[in-house]
Amino acid sequence: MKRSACLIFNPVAGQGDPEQDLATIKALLEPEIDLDIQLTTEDVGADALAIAAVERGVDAIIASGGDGTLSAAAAALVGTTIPFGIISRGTANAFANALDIPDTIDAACRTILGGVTKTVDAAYCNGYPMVLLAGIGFEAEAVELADREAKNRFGMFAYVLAGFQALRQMQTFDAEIETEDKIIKVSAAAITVANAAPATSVLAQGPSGVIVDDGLLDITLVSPANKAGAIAATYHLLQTALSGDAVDRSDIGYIRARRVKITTEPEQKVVLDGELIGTTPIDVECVPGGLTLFFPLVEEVVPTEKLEGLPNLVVQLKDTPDGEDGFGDRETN
Ligand SMILES: Nc1ncnc2c1ncn2[C@@H]1O[C@H](COP(=O)(O)OP(=O)(O)OP(=O)(O)O)[C@@H](O)[C@H]1O
Repeated sequence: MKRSACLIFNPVAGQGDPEQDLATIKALLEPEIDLDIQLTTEDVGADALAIAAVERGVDAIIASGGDGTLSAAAAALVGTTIPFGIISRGTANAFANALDIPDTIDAACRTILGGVTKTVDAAYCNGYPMVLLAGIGFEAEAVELADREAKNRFGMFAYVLAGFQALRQMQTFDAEIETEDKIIKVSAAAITVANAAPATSVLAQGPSGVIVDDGLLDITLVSPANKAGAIAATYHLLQTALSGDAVDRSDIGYIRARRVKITTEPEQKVVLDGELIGTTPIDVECVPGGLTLFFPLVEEVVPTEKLEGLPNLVVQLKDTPDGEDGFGDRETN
C-alpha cells in the first residue's frame, strides 16, 4: 500500500523559487507517497496546519520552509509518535542542521523516502513545546534584531550582523538556575538551554556537542567581564563548536539537567526555537524521545584494517574452529 503524508509547505520561505521547489518535492515524493499538500498563509501557520493534521490522524507529517515553519510544525508533534519529515528551504537551516537532517531538497526527500525513523528528545519551556533551544539575553536580542526585511536582503549574514549589534548592546544580569540537584547563582550575559543546537548557535556550544537523545538539556552560561571578553568568548564557542572540543574559558560554564528553572534580575527576553515568547522566568523540562523524525540511513562504519604496503609482509590466515579464539589453551595461575 502507498504511504501517505501531510505536506505543510511555506510558499514564501527562503531565497529560492518556491513553485519550483514544490514541483521538485512532488516529483520526488509522489511516486511513493500520497501527499495531502497544505500551504501556509500569513494567517494560518504551520502550527495550526500541523495540529489539524495530528487531529485528522495522518500517518506522517512533512514540513517544508524556513526554520519558523519547521519549528512550528515540529512543536505540534512533540509527545506524539507521528514521524516528521523535514525539507529545509530557509535562510539559516538551523533546524535541519541541529538534528543532522540533510538540508538540500533532494537529500531531504531521499531521507523521507528511506522511511527510517529515529526518536529524539524534545522539551517544554513554560508549557510551549521546544525542539532546539531557549535563549535568554544575548540570543533573544539577536533574534529580535534579525528581522524579516534584513533576512531577505542579507540572508544568513543578517544573523551575524544582528549578533554583533546585540553584542554592542550586551548587558549582564543576575541569574538563579535551579536543576534537580543544585541551585546556581551567577552573573551572565547569555544563558542557553539546548535540547538540540546547530553549530551556528554559538551560545549553546558549552558542552562539546549538544546531545539530542540523552534525556538531558545542555545549559550554557556565558558571563564575560566586558565587551572584549564577550567577543573572545563567542569566538571560543564558535571554535569549539566546529572542533567538537569542550569549552575552556573561565567565563563560560555548562551543566546538564533533566529540568531547569531560571529566574533573572532584571527580567530578560526569552527566545524559543527562534521566536520571542516573552520574558524570564523559564521552566524547561526535557521530554525524552518526544519527537520521531525521518532520519538518514546511517551506514554502520566498520573500522577497516590496513596492512598493504608494509615491508616483508606475510599474512597467514589461521584455521580456527567455531567458538575458539584461535590461541589454543591458555596457561592460568
Ligand atoms: N503564504 C504566506 N504569505 C506570507 N507569509 C507567510 C506565508 N506563509 C507563511 N508566512 C510567514 O512566513 C514566516 C515563516 O517563514 P519561515 O521561517 O518558514 O521562512 P524564512 O523566514 O524564509 O526562513 P528562516 O527562518 O530560516 O529565515 C512566518 O512569519 C509566516 O507568517
